[in-house]
Formats: sequence, structure tokens, C-alpha cells
Amino acid sequence: MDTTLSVLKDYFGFMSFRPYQREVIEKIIEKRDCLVVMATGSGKSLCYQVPPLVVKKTGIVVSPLISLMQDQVMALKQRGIKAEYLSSAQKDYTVQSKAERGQFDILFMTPEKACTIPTSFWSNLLKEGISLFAVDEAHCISEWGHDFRVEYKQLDKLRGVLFDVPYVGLTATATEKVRFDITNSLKMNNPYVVVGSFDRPNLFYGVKQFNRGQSFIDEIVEEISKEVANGCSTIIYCTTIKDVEQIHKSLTEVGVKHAPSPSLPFSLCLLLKMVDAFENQKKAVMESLLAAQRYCLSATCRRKFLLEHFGEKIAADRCGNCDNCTVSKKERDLSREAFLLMACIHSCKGRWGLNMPIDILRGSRAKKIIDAQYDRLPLHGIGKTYQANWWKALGHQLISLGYLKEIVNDMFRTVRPDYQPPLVLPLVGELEEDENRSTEEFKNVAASESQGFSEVVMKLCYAFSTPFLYFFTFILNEAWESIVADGKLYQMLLEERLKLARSVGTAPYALCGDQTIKRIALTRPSTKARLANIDGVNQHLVTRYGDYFIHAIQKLSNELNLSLDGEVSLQTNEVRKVSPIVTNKSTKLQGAKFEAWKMWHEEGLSIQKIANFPGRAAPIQEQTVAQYLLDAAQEGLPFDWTRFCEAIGLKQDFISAIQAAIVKVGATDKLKPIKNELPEEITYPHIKAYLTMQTCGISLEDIQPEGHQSVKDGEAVNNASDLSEPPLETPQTESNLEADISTKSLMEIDAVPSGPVNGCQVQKLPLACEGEFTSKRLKVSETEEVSLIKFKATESSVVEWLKNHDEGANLNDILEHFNGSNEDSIVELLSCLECDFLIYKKGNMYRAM
Ligand SMILES: Nc1ncnc2c1ncn2[C@@H]1O[C@H](COP(=O)(O)OP(=O)(O)OP(=O)(O)O)[C@@H](O)[C@H]1O
Repeated sequence: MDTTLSVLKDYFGFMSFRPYQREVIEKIIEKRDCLVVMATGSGKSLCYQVPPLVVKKTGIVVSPLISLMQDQVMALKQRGIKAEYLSSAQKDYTVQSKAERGQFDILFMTPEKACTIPTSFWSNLLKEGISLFAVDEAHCISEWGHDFRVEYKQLDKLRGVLFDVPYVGLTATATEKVRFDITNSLKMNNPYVVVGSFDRPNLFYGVKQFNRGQSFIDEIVEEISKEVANGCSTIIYCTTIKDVEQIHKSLTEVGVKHAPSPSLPFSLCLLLKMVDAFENQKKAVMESLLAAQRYCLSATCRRKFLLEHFGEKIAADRCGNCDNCTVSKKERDLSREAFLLMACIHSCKGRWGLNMPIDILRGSRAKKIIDAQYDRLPLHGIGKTYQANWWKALGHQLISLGYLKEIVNDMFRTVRPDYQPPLVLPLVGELEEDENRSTEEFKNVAASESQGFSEVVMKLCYAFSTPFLYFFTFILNEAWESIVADGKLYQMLLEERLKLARSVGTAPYALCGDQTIKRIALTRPSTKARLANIDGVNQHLVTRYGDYFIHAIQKLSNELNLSLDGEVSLQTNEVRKVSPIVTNKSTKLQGAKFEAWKMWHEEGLSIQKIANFPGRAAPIQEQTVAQYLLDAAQEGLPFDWTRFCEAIGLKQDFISAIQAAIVKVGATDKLKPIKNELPEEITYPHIKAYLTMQTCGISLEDIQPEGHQSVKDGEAVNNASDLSEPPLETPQTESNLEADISTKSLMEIDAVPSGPVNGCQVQKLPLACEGEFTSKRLKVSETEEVSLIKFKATESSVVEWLKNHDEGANLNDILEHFNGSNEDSIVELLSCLECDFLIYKKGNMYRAM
């Protein structure tokens, strides 16, 4: 029999080692540092008790509790092992001098003693020989551990003195972070690490929800009485002494034998007051609390949760021996509600915990909500049919499932879920309680309040990227389906771009940016000309890879059942309510476009009226309506070109100028160069109208029937007020604003003719504005008054503008410049741009990437 085994048998009376004991003992004897992480009661002590008896040199064991040391010493002495301890409680003053002469097999000491005992003690003992330096309850060394002790941190000082002695760290609870801290803090050299399983198959894990108060105590006492009747014993851990006292009183009253003992009172307030030096510990406490909360609210296997918390990989999803595995729960698709909560959290920009977004969903008009203008969110009040606790329970489920990330400072952050809907969740706790009354009610409220909701969705989609899109396919109306399809198309086009980039040996972003791909996915151009018209699409891309993209767009749109040349902006429910989506079977035209055309063609409404049609959730731009109508014309629907040209103020001299510009540029696949050749008053809608006329084979003669004023006759249409519809104001769309901002300097603006054109006055901005508004352009105004342009913030306009500000711009600068958009939408936009890595924020300055 080997010495190790005979020591085990002779001193401890055991016939064999338990898992891991033998190898740890052998490593220690080989003088290798060891970290032993094994469950309570698994036999860790033996790992440091056996080596000293084998090598016959004193083993030093650092232990945090004097009472524990005293118990151990007593038990070892009974086995005939020479053991002692050194601490302030040791009254036998000969122990230290005996110890340094190597008279004990095992010497326990507190960390304080180990750090303060004179170095001569160690050098004397080293002469006799030290078999190991064990640190029991080693998690106390880590600020991330639940029992951090400052003195433990100082044990590393001894490493220099005991450099040839193997260090052994032992603990029953250590997450990976803590393990790392232990080996690091003890300066362990290539430690042998064993991590045993923490599974206790004989334990059933369960969580019960109680309301605080006497009924809670009564229920506990009743539960315990049942266990006692079955001959079982129970340990109750309480978080406060008051709880211990109350339970003690009640157990006494019913005659259950028990013994209250001061377990450490766990007071968060106390812990939070810890000094800053232990910031990590404060964080660790918070993290543990949150983990405990997640454990309680989790609907998945509790054993798996616990074991994984301590770093064990568990293959099975269910243990069959916890409440979540044994009690079957009702399930239903909660994706709508989950989406609303996430959308609301997103709208709060991750600044709050769960309470604020829940209050918003429930329509609270609390001061903090009004102050932050959250009452203006489309989501405000949309979830009022569920109780706050119901929403909270849902939030916690989403956290435990990883759809929401909770960070330590009690804030929430949405994450990118990577799964397909529906989101079927077990109805646990509050979720079940409020279930019966709210579902239908909720759907109704959500549907009626979903105007503008799509906009929120859209922003979210692009803030979170596509997996998020997949997640939210449940959205409240069919518009969502097309949004999702757009999102899928976006993903597919990204793939196409990647394939193309690989085949031509370049980086995907070098072909075009993600934003551009998004725009392509939204507009789905059917021709290269239309592709060229998309912001971010450069000439090179069109000429070299235009066909490739057009082919991909056609093929993928077909697969996803998306029509080509779709509109960029979202349609709201209300638009759809005006009439069914496509009543004209012969046209592929999408709902909003077809509606616009019907209003224009059949109901005779003006572009302006269509744009501001009261049935709409929000007005759309007149330019958008004009584009819809052009699309209708291109689709072959009956179209009054003369009326249209009059409406948009397209005159013959404009047409001549456009023709000349096209000749000069030599191509029509991109509008910007053409626009650059034209005077200010000839707008993008004019150019687009002209090009559509070309596509549709409309000649100038076709647009001057009897009864209409001739567009050939510039004078006849010179005064816009003579026309049945006012000419469109030059709209500040993303594309033309960008063109103006990025390409025109004030010098160029000065070159614009300043005389009256088409009954309008071209005004120069006052010189005083030059420095501040160098990128702004002249305004074509119908009045003599000088008015500053309202600049609307769009993704590209903001990015372009920031590109011109090397040193960045703060929010006020941005708000001041983009005075055509409100603060909320700008802040939202900036955060989306940050998410997309198009801009970044340093200090309080935003800069383009
Ligand atoms: N090889 C073995 N064979 C039989 N019993 C053993 C063996 N090793 C240890 N034990 C017994 O198991 C029990 C628990 O051992 P020990 O106290 O060392 O566990 P531990 O892991 O140190 O627990 P804790 O985390 O509470 O300190 C003790 O009664 C001990 O005598």
C-alpha cells in the first residue's frame, strides 16, 4: 500500500479517496500549486490534511474563522494528528515557538496572524520544512466573492518568503471570475485546478412566491410542518434578523423543534455603503442579487441555472427534480407584449430600469414621464390593460432568457435576439394571474394605438439589426410583414454584397455602406437609374456592379414577395384604412402609392391635399406624393401629365434646362450631377418628372391639351398663383438636402441668379449667417421675407454635416443646425447612428466615423 493511502487509512480510517482528493494530494506532494473548487462536504479538507502526514513537514492552513479552526484542531488531535492554531484567541503562548520548531503536523492560523507574524517565524519554520500553505475558503480573497476579506488580499506578501512552498486554495463556491482572482492574488504558479460538480441530485430546487407579512410566515410554517411530519429536516435562511425572530416565534407556537442561529444579516444598504476601494465588491453584491432574482423568476430548469452560474456545462435542459421541470405551465405567444416592452425600453434609451418603460406602457402621466416627454411616445398607454406586475414579470422573463440584458447599475439594455418568432413563454407568477382578462383587450388597444407605431418599429429595426427584425414579425398589422421582408431583403443583400466583394477581392463596405444597402432594401430599385438615385450609391457601383445588384434585388424581392420600386417611408394603418391595399389587380403598385394616385386621379385632390389628408396618422411630404404619382404613371395608370406638370411647376424652360444638363452630364443614372448643373429652382421632382415622362414616352406636345395653359409658354405659367395647385415648395428631402449641403459652398450659392423666377424671389441668407450656416443654401420663398431654412435631420444629412466638423459638434450645435427636426427625433437619430457606427460620441461631442 502506498504511503498516501496508508495515511488515509491509519489517520482517517477511510479505505479510498473521493474524486479529486488523490490527485490533488499528489500534486501538492510534488510541490505544485493547486486550486480546489469542490462542493461543501465533498472532502476538501483531506487534500491539505494528508500531505503534511506523508512528507512529515508542517502544513500551514489559513482559515477565516477561529471557531472553525478550533473545531478542526480538536478533531485532528482526536485522530492522533499534532494540530494547533495561532490567532488572537490562542492563550497558550508556547504554541508559536513550538510551531516554528516544526513540532506540529498541521498549524492553522488566521490571515491576520499569517500576515503579521515576524518573518523570523517563517524562516525558522522553513528550516524544519513546510509541506504546504493552504488557504481555506479562498473565495474570501476575491472582491467578486461573496465574503471578501481584506486580510486575505495580503497573503500574497508571503509568497516571496514561502516561494518554494506549494500554495493550495480551497473553496466551495467560485465562479470563473473568482477562480481567476484566487490564482492571481495568491500568485500561483501554473496551478493544478480541479473543479468538482456542484450538483446535489438529492436536492429538489423550488421557488415559491409569497406576499410578505404574517400570511407569508404562516405559509412557511405550514410547509415546514409538513416536512417535519414526513421526518425531514429543514434549513431556513433569512435575509433579516427580524424574519428569523418572526419565524422562530411561529414555529415555537406550533411546536416545531428548531434552533435559530445568527446567519449573517444581509443588508443591501449596509453593503452599498462599503468604501469605494471595494467598488468591485459592491458590484459583485449587486450582481449576486440580480442573479438571485433571475433565479427566482426563471422559468427554466433551476438546477441547470445554478450549475451554469458556477461554470458547469449542462447538456440536458431539464433535471426533472426542480419545480420548473416538474410542474407544467401554461404557455402562450407573448411576442407582441415582449416587443412593446423592448420598444419602450429602447425609447427610454436604456436610461431606466423596468419601472419607467412599464409606467409609459401603462399610460402613466407622472411628472418624470411628462418632463421627459415620454407621454408623446406612440407606445404611451398601449399596454395599460396589464398590471405593472405583469409587465415586470414579463421583463424578468426576458432578462432570464437573454432577450434583455440587465446591467449592474439597475439599467436595462436590449440585446440582439437570434431566434425566430413566436415567443412562447411559460405563464409564471404574475404573468398567469393577469392572463385571463387582458389578451383581447390588449390587442384592441394596441391595434387602435398603433399609428406611428410602425415608425418606432422601423427605428428599432435599424438600431438593432436584423435578428431583431426576425424577432418582431408578430407586429400588429400586415405592414409589419413587409417591414420584416424588407429586413430579410436587407440581410440577403448584405450577403450578396459580401459574395460580390469576395469575388472582386475587396471589402464589402468598399462597395457601399450598410446604410446604402438598407436604402436599397427599402426602395428595391428595378433599374440602374433608380439604383443610382439612392443615396450612397456611387457611379462606380452602378456601372460596374449595377446589373449584379438589380438582378439580385429582382430575384430576392420575388422570393420575399416584395414589389419592386417600393416606397421608402412606412405606411400607417390609417393609410391602409382609406381603401383596401391594391384594388386594381392589373397594377403591382403598393397601397400608399395607389391610394395617392386614386385621390389624385379619381377624386381630383391636389398634391397638397393628398399629402395632408386627414385620414393619415401624420402628413407626408408633398414631394413624396409627387413621387408616388410618378410611380403610378410609370406603372401605366391613367395620368394627366399637364395637370401634374402644372402642379409641380414644371415649365418648358425648366425642361429645356434639364435636357441641356443631361447632355452636359452625359448620363441619367444619377440625379445629383444633373441637379448640380441646374439653377436652384429646378428641383429633384422636376428632374424626376422629366425622366419619368421620358420613360413613359410622353412628349411635350402631349402635355398641352386645349383648356390647359401651355407649359411651352413660360409666361403663361410664370405665376404660380394662377395655377390650380401651388407649385411644390423645394422640399428638404434627404437626398437634395444632402446634395446641397455637401456640394454647395456659399460662394456657389452667391452665383445663383437672384432675380424673380417663376413668381418667387430667390433670397440670399444674410451675411451674418455665413459662418454659422455656411452649408445652408438659399431659400426660394414666395414672399419677400428672408427666412432661414428648416433643416431636417436625416441619417445622411447629419453624418455629412458632422463630416464637415472635424472637431465634432455637441448636441446643441446639432439641434441648432437641424432646426427642422425636434430634439427627441434628433437624439433618437443620433443614438441610431451611434449604433450603426456611423458616428461616435466622445465627451459631449459627436463626430463622424
Ligand atoms: N475519502 C473519504 N472517504 C470517506 N469520507 C470522507 C473522505 N474524505 C472526506 N470524508 C468525509 O466527508 C466529510 C466532509 O469532508 P470535509 O469536511 O473535508 O468537506 P469539505 O469539502 O472540506 O467541506 P466544507 O466545504 O464544509 O469545508 C467529512 O466527514 C469527512 O471525514
